[in-house]
Amino acid sequence: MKKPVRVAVTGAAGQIGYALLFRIASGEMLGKDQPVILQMLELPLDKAQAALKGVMMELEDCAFPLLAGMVGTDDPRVAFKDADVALLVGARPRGPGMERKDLLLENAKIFTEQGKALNDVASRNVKVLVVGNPANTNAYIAMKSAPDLPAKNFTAMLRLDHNRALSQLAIKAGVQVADIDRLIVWGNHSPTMYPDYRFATVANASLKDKINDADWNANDFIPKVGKRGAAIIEARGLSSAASAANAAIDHVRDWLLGSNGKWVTMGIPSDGSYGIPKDVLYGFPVTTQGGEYTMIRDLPIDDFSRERMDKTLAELEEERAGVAHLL
Ligand SMILES: NC(=O)c1ccc[n+]([C@@H]2O[C@H](COP(=O)([O-])OP(=O)(O)OC[C@H]3O[C@@H](n4cnc5c(N)ncnc54)[C@H](O)[C@@H]3O)[C@@H](O)[C@H]2O)c1
Ligand SMILES: O=C(O)C[C@H](O)C(=O)O
Repeated sequence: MKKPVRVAVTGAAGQIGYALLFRIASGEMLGKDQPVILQMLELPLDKAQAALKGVMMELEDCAFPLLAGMVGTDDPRVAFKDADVALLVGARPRGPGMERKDLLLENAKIFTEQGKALNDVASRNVKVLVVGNPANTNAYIAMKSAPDLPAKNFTAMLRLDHNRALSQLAIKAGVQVADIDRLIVWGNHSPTMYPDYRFATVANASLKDKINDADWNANDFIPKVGKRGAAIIEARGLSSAASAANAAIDHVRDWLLGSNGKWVTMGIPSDGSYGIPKDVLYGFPVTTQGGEYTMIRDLPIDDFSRERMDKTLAELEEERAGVAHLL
């Protein structure tokens, strides 16, 4: 029997938490032979803690053979203690009349505190995925608040955008999702993101040549992927949850178990590649192996792409400037 992996999940009683925890406990994230201990964090409010208790009762009722233990708490230092993986899902949602700037500042407080707690008590090699919005900037704040941990271990979720783009491309080209490789989503998890299939292949041929529709790319595909989150909210009255949980599982599974040479998109701190300033948490193409990711470098960037990559960068720089005084 393998040693259990400690997985911390914040916002555990929320929508995404409910779609995520049962799949982690069943082995879909870390493997069907890997026991896990779930360390779940919720707000110190009666309602949130009661809901968390209910989720834990249901986890118990599943009798998952791989679930080696559970902790439910309102204290980040308890939730992150010795954590090997931390999924930071809980965040302050935008309230009525709240400006984007206010949302950033409210979340900055949460992610500063959680970054510090990770710094103090988590495994020295903890792998952190930030899902809570604004995900890239929240991940940046947590990274900056955890100076003793490797900065490269702080990542933001662009995988939902990557998966959304894959499905739209498969529909357009009449191919299977599984046959598409070398897709990228550059930048911020926001409508400014740039899904880029210039290098994508399907059965080793160019997907761009197969689609051959620049107008569809610029006026249909890019805006559709960028605004998909809003379209789900409009349709469901709630933001995406099952697909977000699925993307979080894909992100962590590939990071820890490897992408088998496939390109995947992760929000990672830039090393200065592609003209993205160092440390900016930006969606980049990577391959993963043995618990490490490697950025795909030196891809040619044309004018159309440069303009979009710079636009999403400008938004991230603005977000970063808005919280700079707190870091
Ligand atoms: N990156 C992505 O692709 C992506 C996709 C979908 C949703 N999201 C974001 O994920 C977040 C969670 O979404 P949801 O639908 O599960 O929301 P939700 O409101 O249903 O659940 C969030 C939970 O987090 C808890 N929470 C809030 N602050 C917390 C804190 N400081 N510590 C611990 N728990 C805390 C809340 O009590 C709540 O139970 C939101 O910010 C949402 O915008 C991101
Ligand atoms: O919660 C949102 O604003 C949307 C979410 O980030 C999504 O992409 O579905």
